[in-house]
Amino acid sequence: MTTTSSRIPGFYRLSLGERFEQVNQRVSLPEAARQHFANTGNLSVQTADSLVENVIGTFNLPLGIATNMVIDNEERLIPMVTEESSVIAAVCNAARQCRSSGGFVTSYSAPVMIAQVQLTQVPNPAFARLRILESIEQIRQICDATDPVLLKHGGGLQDIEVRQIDDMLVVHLLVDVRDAMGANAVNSMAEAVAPSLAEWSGGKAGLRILSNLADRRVARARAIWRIADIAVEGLSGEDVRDGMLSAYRFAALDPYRAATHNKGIMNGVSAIVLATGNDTRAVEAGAHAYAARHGSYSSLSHWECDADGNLCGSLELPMPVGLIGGATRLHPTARYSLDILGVSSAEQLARTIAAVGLAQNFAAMKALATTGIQKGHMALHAKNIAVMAGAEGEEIDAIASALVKGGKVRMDIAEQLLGELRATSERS
Ligand SMILES: CC(C)(COP(=O)([O-])OP(=O)([O-])OC[C@H]1O[C@@H](n2cnc3c(N)ncnc32)[C@H](O)[C@@H]1OP(=O)([O-])[O-])[C@@H](O)C(=O)NCCC(=O)NCCSC(=O)C[C@@](C)(O)CC(=O)[O-]
Ligand SMILES: NC(=O)C1=CN([C@@H]2O[C@H](COP(=O)(O)OP(=O)(O)OC[C@H]3O[C@@H](n4cnc5c(N)ncnc54)[C@H](OP(=O)(O)O)[C@@H]3O)[C@@H](O)[C@H]2O)C=CC1
Repeated sequence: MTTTSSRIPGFYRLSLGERFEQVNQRVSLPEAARQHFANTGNLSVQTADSLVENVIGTFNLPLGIATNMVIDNEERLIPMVTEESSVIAAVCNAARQCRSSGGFVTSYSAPVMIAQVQLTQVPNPAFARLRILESIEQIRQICDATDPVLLKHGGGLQDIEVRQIDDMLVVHLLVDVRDAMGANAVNSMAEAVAPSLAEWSGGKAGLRILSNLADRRVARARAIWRIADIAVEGLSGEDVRDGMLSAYRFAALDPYRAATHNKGIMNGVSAIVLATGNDTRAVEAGAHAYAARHGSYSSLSHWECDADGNLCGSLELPMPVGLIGGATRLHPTARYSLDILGVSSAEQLARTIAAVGLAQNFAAMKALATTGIQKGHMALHAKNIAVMAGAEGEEIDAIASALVKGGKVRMDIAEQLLGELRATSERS
């Protein structure tokens, strides 16, 4: 199920309740969702206690909705969990500017994860490699027997690879994990098959664990931003495009810049991965390893100019996310996030996340290549500073606006403004 329109102008100016109503009108959430989102303690300590160890409480983070996204001709509202101001606004902003060209087009490889089995002390590794490759049917039987449920859903072992690394052999099990993230599924397979691999190779089984460089499970997104849609005050669309292409070149050539550029992409990616209860560390490890796959660390995204002079962005990255397993089914907010997204497969989720990453990258690069990041980011960060300075209730907006108006978003100034505001209200 997708939403009628993700374009909700001025969504951010609405109250929390009004925003919920706007989302609910579009995606029709279950009745319990209203109460759930109004209550900040929405993960019960009992559920928390079943998720991790030694629980004494829970930790809440803001969940916001990015508007304006069109992905593969479908309007989608995007739930994002982040503690960082301007991240959600940035996605709304980027998505709005590519609606006229149709939004984002996405694709996906397949839900194939890699499990590694390390074999050490193999006397004749080249010979043993072939012996293992010949045994694929036996390997398949062992792996598939460990997870009949996965097999029933159309998943299971797809193929194997055997790599010789120095004096070790490393066997890769390529497993279709369907709608799961798949770590537990493939780890169980690796552990089950390791004794046979050790026997056939004449070596010893070492580690048996998935690889987070999930390069058989990549999600891709591309979009065109038309020149006419990206101009800003004082700069033509061509100027903005050229500034962004120069920013991209910098990220493509310099790992110091690429790390920050990719962090911007992950601002969007991790926020939706977290909102859906998926494993942020697995996705982040995979993304950064993928960014370094050609030998030196570089930009995950690519930016070019098409024949009409428009700005074309594309992004490809590993996306091991699921709708089943981990916290995805256990965390109540994760379930509602999936309702809001309207995705029904891990593939759709992965493709959506790639589109959000590309949107995030566009917004950050555009800000950097034009006004600088601080103007937009600090304007939105002003509320945090106001709260840190001690502002409460209506004081928060008043202090935040005064900070933005004054052009200096600093704690000392916020404290001073708060003192003045309180003194004025005491006098009146
Ligand atoms: C912050 C903006 C969006 C302002 O951008 P703006 O052009 O001043 O905003 P605007 O008032 O013209 O509004 C444009 C649209 O932005 C959205 N928008 C505008 N304000 C809000 C808001 N309060 N809440 C929600 N959405 C908002 C909204 O969609 C709005 O359209 P509308 O729907 O109203 O027709 C822009 O400057 C921007 O996109 N900046 C990028 C911010 C960013 O990337 N933040 C991430 C943190 S910095 C970082 O960690 C990464 C970095 C930067 O280092 C990565 C890198 O180096 O590559
Ligand atoms: N390095 C890493 O990234 C590591 C990550 N992890 C963690 O592993 C967890 C994810 O593992 P994962 O294997 O996804 O979780 P689960 O084992 O919880 O769930 C996957 C299982 O769900 C069952 N299932 C039911 N329906 C489907 C379907 N349609 N598609 C696929 N499977 C289905 C399958 O069989 P069955 O019911 O028989 O189990 C499958 O094995 C996350 O919490 C992650 O943080 C763990 C170790 C390392």
